[in-house]
Amino acid sequence: MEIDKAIGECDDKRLKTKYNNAIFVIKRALSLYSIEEVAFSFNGGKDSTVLLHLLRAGYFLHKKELSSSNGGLSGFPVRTIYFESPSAFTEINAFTYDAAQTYGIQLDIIRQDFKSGLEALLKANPIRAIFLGVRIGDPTAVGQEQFSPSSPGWPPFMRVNPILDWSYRDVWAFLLTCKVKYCSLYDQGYTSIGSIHDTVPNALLSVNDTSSKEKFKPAYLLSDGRLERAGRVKKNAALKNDVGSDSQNHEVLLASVIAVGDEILSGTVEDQLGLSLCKKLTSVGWSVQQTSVLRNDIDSVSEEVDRQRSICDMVFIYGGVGPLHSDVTLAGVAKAFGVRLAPDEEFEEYLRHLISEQCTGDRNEMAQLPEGITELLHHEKLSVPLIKCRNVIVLAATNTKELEKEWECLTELTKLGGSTSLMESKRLMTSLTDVEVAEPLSKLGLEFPDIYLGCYRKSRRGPIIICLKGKDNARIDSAVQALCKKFKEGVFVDMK
Ligand SMILES: Cc1cc2nc3c(=O)[nH]c(=O)nc-3n(C[C@H](O)[C@H](O)[C@H](O)COP(=O)(O)O)c2cc1C
Ligand SMILES: Nc1ncnc2c1ncn2[C@@H]1O[C@H](COP(=O)(O)OP(=O)(O)OP(=O)(O)O)[C@@H](O)[C@H]1O
Ligand SMILES: [Mg+2]
Repeated sequence: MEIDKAIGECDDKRLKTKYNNAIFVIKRALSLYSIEEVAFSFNGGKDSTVLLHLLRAGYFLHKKELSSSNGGLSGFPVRTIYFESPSAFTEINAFTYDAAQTYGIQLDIIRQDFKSGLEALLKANPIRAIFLGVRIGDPTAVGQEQFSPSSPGWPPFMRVNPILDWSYRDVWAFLLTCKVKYCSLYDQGYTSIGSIHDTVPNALLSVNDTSSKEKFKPAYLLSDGRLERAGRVKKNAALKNDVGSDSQNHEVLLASVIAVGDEILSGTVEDQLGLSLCKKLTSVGWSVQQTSVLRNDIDSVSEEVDRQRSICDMVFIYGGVGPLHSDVTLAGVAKAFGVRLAPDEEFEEYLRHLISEQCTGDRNEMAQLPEGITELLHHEKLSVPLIKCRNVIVLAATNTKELEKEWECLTELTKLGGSTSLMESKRLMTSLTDVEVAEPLSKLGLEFPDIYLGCYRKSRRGPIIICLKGKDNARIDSAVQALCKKFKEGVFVDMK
């Protein structure tokens, strides 16, 4: 088999290791599932081209082990699916069809979106596992492993990612060593290919040329693989801006507070940070719209962050920050913004000072931050900067004392406390029953629509506390007077 032979004969040790690991994953998958139960998701991109050849080799080696036959490969028996889109590059389409013909692939062309297409595919076929050319640097790889069940909300199948741990360099080493054909766009400066609407050649491969037409070097010459997606136009261009800019068109700033922790949900630990944050935010004039407690699960975090970041001016998230397996918060934030987690040298430097002697390996896992959207907020009182990803603030605090310090720095570093006018408030206590106060209070609400009226009790039969909040103290006083007038004198005690 020519691929196996080419790798066997090359002297790139790293490539051999990557190849062997990928072949191992493919062979395991082919042992776990029958050939009718697997599919290959092929789109003519470089990563899926690598996977095509690995699958050809893996299938050959798998068969060889089973039957000890040594025959060649005629045809490719793995069902291959291609989601064809009108916004794909013609070169990508042409290459996909060409490759199918060259390697005897029966292509299933799907002209629906991924989810609906997969639903229909799984309904009509007994497919249980799908091979994908996803690599760890891709935004969609966040939280995935070599075998990862499809996400909640997707039809059920196993995603098999044999080249998950391959780098950009590994991909090119493989394609060039095996001398296989790849899509012509990669020779014209394209380094990662999406649709015609969001992909341009990578400017880092631009060649200064005197002629008017810009020229580009081939993709394999990109020296820093981390910049593979520099030719992708940002999808989230319409993201809300940060606090202090023009994103707010409501008068009161809206906040959402998210805690991440299985232990809070099981009642093992008490969430005191949420309470403290709500108090602090309210004290500087913010309106907290929602607090939520989430499981230590990347998809739960990404879905909630995605929802809240588009509704609120600022999202505060804590818990699940660190190097443990359960520390998924930053991965969830990255996924919510559709970016990958990437090593951040500046952050790594801070961590090195802090925990250098405890670091193992050459990279610090904790130094991985959502790429391109992270701002580090330094403050001399903090040993590690605060992490701000657009309008999401990731707090590292684990108790109220640590939160106190982070909050102090945060308010100094951002416009959290200064960009909004403070709300005035007054609290009244009464031992009137709730039935007695209910109607007059509703009427008061109609008379004073600019005043927020809140009520709570300390016990079912105990006194009721009425909160009045607004921008103007005089208006609050008028509302208090109007309320008092509706009852006998002295039934309300001013709690300040
Ligand atoms: C075969 C296949 C399976 C997929 N399974 C999932 C999945 O389980 N969960 C998910 O969030 N996205 C899934 N996706 C979508 C991808 O994560 C990603 O959104 C898609 O490749 C589009 O990437 P792009 O937006 O960069 O074009 C799947 C895509 C394909 C082709
Ligand atoms: N339209 C599609 N049809 C079938 N599979 C797809 C499609 N789009 C993505 N995939 C699957 O998702 C994988 C990851 O896509 P991604 O765009 O990151 O890689 P690629 O297209 O192979 O290479 P490149 O990063 O250069 O674009 C692909 O390798 C393929 O398995
Ligand atoms: Mg692609």
